[in-house]
Amino acid sequence: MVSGDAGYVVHEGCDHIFFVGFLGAGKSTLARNLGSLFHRSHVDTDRLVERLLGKSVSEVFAEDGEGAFRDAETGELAALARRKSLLVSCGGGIVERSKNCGLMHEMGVVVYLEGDLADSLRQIRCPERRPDLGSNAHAAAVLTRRRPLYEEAADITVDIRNKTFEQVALESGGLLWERGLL
Ligand SMILES: Nc1ncnc2c1ncn2[C@@H]1O[C@H](COP(=O)(O)OP(=O)(O)OP(=O)(O)O)[C@@H](O)[C@H]1O
Ligand SMILES: O=C(O)C1=C[C@@H](O)[C@@H](O)[C@H](O)C1
Ligand SMILES: [Mg+2]
Repeated sequence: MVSGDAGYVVHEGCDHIFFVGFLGAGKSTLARNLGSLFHRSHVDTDRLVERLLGKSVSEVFAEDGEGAFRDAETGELAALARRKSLLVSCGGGIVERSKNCGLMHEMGVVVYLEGDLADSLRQIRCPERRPDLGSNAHAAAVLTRRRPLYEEAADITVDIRNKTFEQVALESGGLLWERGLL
């Protein structure tokens, strides 16, 4: 990214914005909402993988295993290099592979929705339909292990604790706008 003569920001190459964070943090809702507000296209890596493999994420995990899901996820992420100016909501485990973090930084900026397990549980309306969340103890352990990975990946961090989707959208939109990214 460089500054243009008139002081505005000129994006060179890929200028995607990636939203990362734990399950239920609100990544998909935020990327969709900002997309409508700022007329930017939105894609979701979980939906891209489902379209590629022709089945739901939970079916992929059950029938093909997590490795197959992660391979498809990395492939779909890398393919975004051919597109421009996307708002990308990522699967909660995108930071599990350091290659994915490298790809995101090559293609744009990473926004981390930072919260606690309580924020995910508050937002996920039907936890029984989210087998990937597992028991609260399991989810808490995964979040503890992943937190440093999210922090390392983050260019911008938004604290989502006890905030509504609207508050998070306003705050993130403001942070991205003032940096010339939206
Ligand atoms: N406008 C809304 N009002 C209330 N609840 C909502 C709204 N939008 C989404 N939710 C609920 O909040 C949960 C988390 O939102 P969202 O799907 O955006 O998070 P995510 O970080 O993308 O989660 P995932 O890990 O499932 O990809 C969803 O399970 C959904 O049921
Ligand atoms: O946190 C995770 O590991 C996952 C989160 C979902 O978005 C999906 O990408 C999948 O269920 C794995
Ligand atoms: Mg999502």
